Amino acid sequence: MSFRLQPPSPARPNRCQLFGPGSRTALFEKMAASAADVINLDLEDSVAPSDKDTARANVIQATHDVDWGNKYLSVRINGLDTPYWYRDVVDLLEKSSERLDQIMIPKVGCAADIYAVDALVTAIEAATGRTKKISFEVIIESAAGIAHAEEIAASSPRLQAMSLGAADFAASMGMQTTGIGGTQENYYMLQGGNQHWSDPWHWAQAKIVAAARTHGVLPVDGPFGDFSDDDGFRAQARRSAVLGMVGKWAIHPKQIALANEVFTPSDEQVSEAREILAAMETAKANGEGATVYKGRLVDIASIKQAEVIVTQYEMINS
Ligand SMILES: CC(=O)SCCNC(=O)CCNC(=O)[C@H](O)C(C)(C)COP(=O)(O)OP(=O)(O)OC[C@H]1O[C@@H](n2cnc3c(N)ncnc32)[C@H](O)[C@@H]1OP(=O)(O)O
Ligand SMILES: O=CC(=O)O
Ligand SMILES: [Mg+2]
Repeated sequence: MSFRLQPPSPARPNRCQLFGPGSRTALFEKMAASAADVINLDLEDSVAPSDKDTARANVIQATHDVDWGNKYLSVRINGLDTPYWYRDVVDLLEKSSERLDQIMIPKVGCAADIYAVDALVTAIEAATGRTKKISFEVIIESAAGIAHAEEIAASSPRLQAMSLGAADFAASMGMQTTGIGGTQENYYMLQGGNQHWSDPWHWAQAKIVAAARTHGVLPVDGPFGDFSDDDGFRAQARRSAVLGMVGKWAIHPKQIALANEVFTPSDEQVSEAREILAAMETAKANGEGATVYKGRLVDIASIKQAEVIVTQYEMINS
């Protein structure tokens, strides 16, 4: 272990982030009543340029009027390459209720992007006397973003989560696809004449998980565009969970239950993790660092692996 210990990530459930356009106010109550852990009201790419001002006003009003229960409430602002973002930040911080928890910064390319938003947010918080410090989440969805993922993860103590945005990421990387996440027909290996599909998102996800975990930030998988394909969503989400991501976006209410199912450790996983912890307690009492559980090695590292699952389960059920 390095001399520097890995910081813990925020201890709040983040299994599903439900998105809805800030211009569709009819969705807000439905979003609030959903089973998503995080709500993302969008001012960015699901809102037409002609609707930006109205959507911003709608979202601010909804922080006052809608009962968001215990959901973590986040608003996605526009990118720093647009004329909208500063007004998003100023109005959200000056006019939203204290119910606003977080802002999501899209298309982040370097740590200085976060520095700029942090400077503005910090000044407005001080000037207005807001009592709750707003947290940040970012989307890694460009070549620059993935290249600088680690410095972005380290950029601000406000940063709580980092998502992969497959759509913009694919565009920025020049990937030959219009799919948003999931299996890509042309990304396969041939062996003995048989096609074996590989995962083109894997390397970017792994890079995001490493950057985020190094700095105590939650790594999250972004959108899966084909909301008619439940099995495809589940498969993508399972791969993300195995890699260390804590949740996934839902761009349609159908996807909420799927994300919650995958990112909640199953009873079998929790029982097995608890059995491993018990086996290691016995081993410790016998002065052993390693023992055998169901015919396989478990040792002190297995305690940490089992604790990931048990801690996640207990946090979700607390
Ligand atoms: C690449 C990215 O940046 S992804 C993030 C940005 N994108 C978004 O925010 C898009 C979010 N999703 C949506 O806007 C919509 O779900 C769409 C456009 C995909 C589909 O909308 P619709 O055609 O209305 O969907 P559909 O008819 O299947 O909706 C079924 C029900 O779910 C509701 N619903 C649809 N989307 C949402 C949502 N995001 N949140 C809550 N409820 C929703 C509908 O109002 C409808 O409710 P009803 O049964 O009471 O009438
Ligand atoms: O913003 C999300 C994306 O996939 O792009
Ligand atoms: Mg995007």
